[in-house]
Amino acid sequence: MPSLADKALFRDRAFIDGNWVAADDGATFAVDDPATGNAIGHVPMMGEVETRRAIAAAQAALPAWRARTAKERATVLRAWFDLILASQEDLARLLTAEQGKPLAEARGEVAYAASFIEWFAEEAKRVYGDTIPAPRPENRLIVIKQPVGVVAAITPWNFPAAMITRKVGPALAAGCTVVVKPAEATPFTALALAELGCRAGVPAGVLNVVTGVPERIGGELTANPAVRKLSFTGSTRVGKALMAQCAGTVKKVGLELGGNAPFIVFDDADLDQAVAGVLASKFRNAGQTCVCANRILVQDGVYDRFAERLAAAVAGFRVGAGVGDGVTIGPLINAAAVDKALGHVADAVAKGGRVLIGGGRHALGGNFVEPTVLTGVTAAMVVMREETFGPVAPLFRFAIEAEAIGMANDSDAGLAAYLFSRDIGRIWRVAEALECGMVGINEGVFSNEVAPFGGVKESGIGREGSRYGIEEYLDIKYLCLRLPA
Ligand SMILES: NC(=O)C1=CN([C@@H]2O[C@H](COP(=O)(O)OP(=O)(O)OC[C@H]3O[C@@H](n4cnc5c(N)ncnc54)[C@H](O)[C@@H]3O)[C@@H](O)[C@H]2O)C=CC1
Ligand SMILES: O=C(O)[C@H](O)CS(=O)(=O)O
Repeated sequence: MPSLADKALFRDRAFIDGNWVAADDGATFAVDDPATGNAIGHVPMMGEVETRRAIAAAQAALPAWRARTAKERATVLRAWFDLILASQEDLARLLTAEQGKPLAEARGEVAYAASFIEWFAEEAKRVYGDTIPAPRPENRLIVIKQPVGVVAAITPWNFPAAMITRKVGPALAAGCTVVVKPAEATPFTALALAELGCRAGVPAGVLNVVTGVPERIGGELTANPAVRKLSFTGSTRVGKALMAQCAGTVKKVGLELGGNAPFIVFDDADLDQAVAGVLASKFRNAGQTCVCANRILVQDGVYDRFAERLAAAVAGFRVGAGVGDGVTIGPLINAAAVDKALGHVADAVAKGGRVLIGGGRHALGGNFVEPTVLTGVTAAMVVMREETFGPVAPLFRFAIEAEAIGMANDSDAGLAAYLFSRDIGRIWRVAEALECGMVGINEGVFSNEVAPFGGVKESGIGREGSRYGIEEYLDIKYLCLRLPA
């Protein structure tokens, strides 16, 4: 267990109906520190029965929670926000222990996670309806918005705090109740957030966290008719399966899925700005984010200079355990992630690509991979089609703008894209032509709580954060009133 100032934040039980509980049969599974491979603790291995109990608790808590005024729900969320920030250091240490990211990044993620609770505490009070001019004089037409009800949230391991609050914040603000299944690799952050929510006054049953076998928990969450919405963040493969599983009970779905972001550097770009953009976009969380630059497209005129400057900057990274002083690149989440990243490098080299820097396992061994820059990369290579989810920057060369747009859009994914140029006409042409949900323009990191986060094509459905995020947890109801004679 990581050393915490507030030891009560280390919860190794699931959280159902306001109680910390074990699996019915007492089974548990280990959670490992990706930097050392050592277990940091164990959590319950739950399945359908415990999940059904959590859904029933959420259903029982729904009437009272949705009956609270928006201001009352906002007050609880605001208290939760304050407690999260007050526990930022403990939450960051817990997050780094189970996910591996550098402590500085973990602190940033905790603040980012808290910002969604703060934002939706405010948005709760701005769920407006409509009045509509009636076509008949005896009628009055009104639109009201109501919480969808019990929500299931299934979240990934790469942002164990922010992906929870980006769902639970709007859900609770709207008057919904939630059952969360965090990634099996990173449950402790979710459980600590539930502890703080409880302290903030979130009533029993409003927020539940179930840990265990994904397929069994997910099977119950997607089939149980009491669950009216599924919000999922994770791989496209799993997202498609869960979407299909929800069809049987026609649940609302919100899907934040895989990416394959193009990062386009034009001849007229500010190269220092573009290099900084790649460092921020590609190497954040050791490349394990869905909005990472995955394909770096560089125009002929600046390709060699850009490659040289990027390699020099990448050489400045410090690889190590997230708790290490000055560490900027932590371990990948597990051995499979290492094999995938190195497999992409090997495939590129086998097909004529060249390693400019890095390219192999780091001397630290284990889950540590050298930050890597590849040149001479072509469309025949796997890095073009698959999300690497590791610290590998493949540089593709292009000649003209139309070619870059064609390459960028040649993907089933459509989450994020980046373009670096100082030509305003080009910026507008390319930004409007890119098939994605979010575009960074001369900017490598654009995520925040106020802007709509989400993708198109096979990168997902719906938006999170922003003024749009709460709408995902509301149903629209139309009232047609005939005035008494
Ligand atoms: N669009 C976005 O905002 C984000 C997308 N991702 C994507 O997620 C992937 C990496 O995250 P992972 O956690 O490895 O993805 P994953 O899809 O394997 O797991 C995500 C969550 O789904 C659960 N899960 C897996 N199989 C399940 C099943 N059959 N039934 C129910 N739950 C199941 C896991 O336990 C975890 O909680 C990458 O493809 C990345 O692009 C990750 C973060 C954000
Ligand atoms: O899980 C992710 O990759 C996050 O959505 C990326 S971000 O929101 O931190 O940009």
